[in-house]
Amino acid sequence: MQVYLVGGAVRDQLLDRPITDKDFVVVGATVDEMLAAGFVQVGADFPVFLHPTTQEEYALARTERKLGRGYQGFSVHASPDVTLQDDLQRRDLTINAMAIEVTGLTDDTPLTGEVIDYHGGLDDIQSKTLRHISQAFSEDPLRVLRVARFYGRYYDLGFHIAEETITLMRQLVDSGELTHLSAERIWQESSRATMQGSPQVYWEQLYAIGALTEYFAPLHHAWGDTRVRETVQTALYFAGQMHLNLSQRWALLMASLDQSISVSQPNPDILSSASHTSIVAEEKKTALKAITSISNSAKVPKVPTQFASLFVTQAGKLSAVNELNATQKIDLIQACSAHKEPNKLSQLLVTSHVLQLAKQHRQMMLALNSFHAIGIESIDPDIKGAAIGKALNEARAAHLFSMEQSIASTN
Ligand SMILES: Nc1ccn([C@@H]2O[C@H](COP(=O)(O)OP(=O)(O)OP(=O)(O)O)[C@@H](O)[C@H]2O)c(=O)n1
Repeated sequence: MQVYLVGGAVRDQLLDRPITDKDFVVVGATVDEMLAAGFVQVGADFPVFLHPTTQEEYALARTERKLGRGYQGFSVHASPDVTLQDDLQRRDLTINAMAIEVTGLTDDTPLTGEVIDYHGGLDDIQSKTLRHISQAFSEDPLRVLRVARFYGRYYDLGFHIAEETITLMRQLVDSGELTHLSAERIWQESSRATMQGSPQVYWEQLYAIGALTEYFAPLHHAWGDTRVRETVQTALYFAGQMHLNLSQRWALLMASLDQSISVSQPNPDILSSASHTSIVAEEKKTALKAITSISNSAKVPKVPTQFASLFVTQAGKLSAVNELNATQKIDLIQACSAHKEPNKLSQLLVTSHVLQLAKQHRQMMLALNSFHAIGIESIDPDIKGAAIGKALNEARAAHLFSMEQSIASTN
C-alpha cells in the first residue's frame, strides 16, 4: 500500500501558502483494510475515509466516468489496481494534480519529499498558469466556477488562466452544462470566491465567459452597462482590501441591479424632488425583485439577501447622511432596525462609503486616461514655453469631457 498527499495541500505548499486541509490518496488498499486500520468511511458513493485522530481525508485511488448530465450519473471505480496516475488523471487542473508520497496511513511524514507530477503542474506553478489536464475537465461543470475562484485566489501572485482552458470553460457554458448544477454548489463556490482577497476577479471572469446568465441573470444583464460593471468591480476590490463581510460584499454586487445607486452620484436634491423620487422608487422595486430572483435561483441565504435588499432600499439616504433632516434620520434608524442592531447601521454606512469610493475612483481613472492620452504631440506646435503646460491640461480636460459624454450616451 502507498499513501500520497495530493491536490490542494501539495499546490499550496509549492506556492508557499497556508495549507488549510490535507487530502490523501491510498493506492493498493481495500475498504476492509481501511476500516480495520480504524478509518471511518464517509459518503456512500466514494471510498473516502476520515483518519481516526486527525480527521483528514483519505480516499482510495479511483477513476470516474460520467454517465449523465450535471453532477449525477458518475460511475466510480476504486480497487487496489487503480494507480496514482489513474487517480490524478481525472482531476481538474495541472496544479491540483501533483502528489507527494508519505510514510503510511498513520504517519504523513514525506518519504523523499519528491513531487510526483504527470501533467506539468510544476511548470504551471512556475509560469503561474491555471490549466486543465484533459477533456475530462468537462465531466464536472462546477470546475468552471472553481477555476474562476482559484484565479481570484492566486490573482495577486500573478496567475492567469490558460487560453485553452478559457475556451473549454466557454464551451461548457455554451453547452448549457452549468444549468444541471445544484444551486447549493453554485452558492458554495460563489460565496467562497466572494470572501477572497480579490472578489471582483471571480465575478469578472464568469461574466466574461457568459457564465452568469443562468443563476445570476439580472446581474449579467446589469453588467452590460460598462459603468455599472466597472464601478461594482472596483467596489468589490475595495471590499476585499477592507475585509468587508459577506453581506456587505453581496450588497455591493447587488447594487449593480439599481443604476440609481451604482452609477449616479449622491445628490441631495434626489431626497426632495418628487418626480425623481418616483423614478428611483420604480428602479428600486425592479432591483429588489431581481435580488429575490437571484436569491432563489442561486440559493443565496437569507442574511446576505436581506442585507442587500436593505442596502439597495436605503442607499440614497446612506450616501447623503449630511443632507438628511432629523425626521429622515429617525426614519433611517427605524428602517435599518439600528435601535436593535447598531452594528448593522455601521455595516451599511461602510458599504455605502465603499460604493461612493468606487464611483470616485472610476471618475478619476477616466481622468487619468485622458491625462495619458494627450501628450505634447496633440497640441499646437506654435505654443511655446510656459503656455505648453496650460494648453496640455486644457486639451486633457476637453478629452475627458468628451469621454464622459460619449460613455453617458453609449450606455
Ligand atoms: N470538482 C473538482 C473538485 C476537486 N477536484 C480535485 O480534488 C482536490 C481536492 O478538492 P478540494 O478540497 O475541493 O479543493 P482544493 O484543491 O483542496 O482547494 P481548496 O484549497 O479550495 O479546498 C483538488 O485539488 C482537485 O485535485 C477536482 O479535480 N474537481
